[in-house]
Amino acid sequence: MSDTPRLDQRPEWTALKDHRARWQAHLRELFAADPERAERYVVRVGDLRIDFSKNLVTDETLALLRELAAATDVFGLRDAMFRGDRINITEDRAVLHTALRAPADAVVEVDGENVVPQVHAVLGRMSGFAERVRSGEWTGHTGRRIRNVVNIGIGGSDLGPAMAYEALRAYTDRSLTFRFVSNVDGADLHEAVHDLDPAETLFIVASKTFTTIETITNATSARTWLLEGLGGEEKAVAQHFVALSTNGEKVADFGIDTANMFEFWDWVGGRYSFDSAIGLSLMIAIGPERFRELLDGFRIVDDHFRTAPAESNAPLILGLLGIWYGNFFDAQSHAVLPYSHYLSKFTAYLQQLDMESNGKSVDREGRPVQWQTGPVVWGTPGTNGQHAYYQLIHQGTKLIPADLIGFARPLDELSGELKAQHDLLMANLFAQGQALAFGKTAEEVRSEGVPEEQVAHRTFQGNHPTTTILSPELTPSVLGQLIALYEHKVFVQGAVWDIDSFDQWGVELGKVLAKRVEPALTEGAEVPGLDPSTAALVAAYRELRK
Ligand SMILES: O=P(O)(O)OC[C@H]1O[C@H](O)[C@H](O)[C@@H](O)[C@@H]1O
Repeated sequence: MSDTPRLDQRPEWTALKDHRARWQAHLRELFAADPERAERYVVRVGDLRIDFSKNLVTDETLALLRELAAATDVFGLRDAMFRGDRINITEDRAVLHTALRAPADAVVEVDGENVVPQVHAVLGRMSGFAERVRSGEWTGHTGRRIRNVVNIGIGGSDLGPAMAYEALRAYTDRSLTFRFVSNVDGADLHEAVHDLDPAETLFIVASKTFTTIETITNATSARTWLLEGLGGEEKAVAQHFVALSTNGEKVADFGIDTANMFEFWDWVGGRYSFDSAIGLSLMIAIGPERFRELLDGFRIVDDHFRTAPAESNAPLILGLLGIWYGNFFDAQSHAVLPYSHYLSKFTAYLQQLDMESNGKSVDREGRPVQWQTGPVVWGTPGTNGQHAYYQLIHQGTKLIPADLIGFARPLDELSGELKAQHDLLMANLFAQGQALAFGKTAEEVRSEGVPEEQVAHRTFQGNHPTTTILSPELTPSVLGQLIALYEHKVFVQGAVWDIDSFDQWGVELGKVLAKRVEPALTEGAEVPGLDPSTAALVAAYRELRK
């Protein structure tokens, strides 16, 4: 057992608890006392302007939070990550997604070997392949050019490319169709391919382990669909299937030539893998040059996180704000609300990044934690949310800190009236931040002549914290910056909470049990060891499907 003090027994933690116990100020008062905070509580990184002035913090709060970060050696663990130390303890692995976007001349060693040349070699192969598909040089088995790209993967092998494809749609080659299949529900693959011509379809099978049952099942069904459509010639597979994986052996077992495999490495976690070979579908969509811009965006934030002092270190500040709410205000969730249609899948992507990383309840030593860890992350594009669940954020009983993400310019694609709608979109973002922070007092409601019996219902308490992330335009680089910002925020929180943010044992049990239950459904066999509730459900299922 190590002698690392328990987080909640550290004096820095106690100091924050005391600070919280004394906390009374409303955001209205904080701004009245210090209007300058609107300018002072802003950090800039790359193209991101991050305004955290509407948070329930003062200079004292921020100083106490930074002291907690120093005591828990967040920057020490950060340096260990960038250096390639095996900070994923339970899997005994380095955590080096930052090497995926390192410049070609950087040196990052794993077991004494510089991994950067391998990274750039794979990027080079991906670029060559992407160009061949985009130009029509890579053809299908019948000689027709590829018009459709279907990525089959799940979790980290799906969410990143699917999210980024949506986000960067304006930069994509519109003559190609892209689909993303993840669900083992046959409906997903069916809907993705039913209107496609197999002769023009390329499947990208994306799986770090190449053992994930959903992906292997869908890939097998996709192969059947392809072969049926192309007259059953096995050798057609080579032109229509490529693999993205760390596991060459399994790729070969599946029947994909490893010459058509794009590799990554066990030091890239699934949820951190989308800027590895896992991004191939996106690279085909936007082209290698744009993909490199995306990587540059990641790198801008990596460099900032590595070098900026604590006072202006954006991921550190965002991580600490989350700790302040989760551990000292009992906030259970965190909303991420993009005011951009293109970011419609952004929060779903962050759910895996954040909740799979920090949904842990034992510390690095395996001791049960005595403090809250990762929040429930949720949200959809803001304007739509306003007409659905914002009511609860404004007037419900829960504290829900939120990030509002917006862009100064709409993309060039939009013209005329559609372009002009952008101001209305952004007016909504600004108005929500304002209403959430400052609310509307009973006096203000009364002064509008509202009948007394309605005053309470129409009063907005305000004091709901938001952080506004504003940038000029949603470019590939800006998307990379945003993702890296959240990656490192999640890192900061895991470091303070003293948990392993890089394993995911919590997803294993369900997988094992599903394998055990399946025979009972398909063969009607008795499955020993089913609990009474599950056994009754299985019996009802069998009865209903007759
Ligand atoms: O890429 P794969 O090996 O197929 O894994 C896909 C996903 O499934 C697993 O269950 C993990 O929970 C995820 O972290 C991973 O991204």
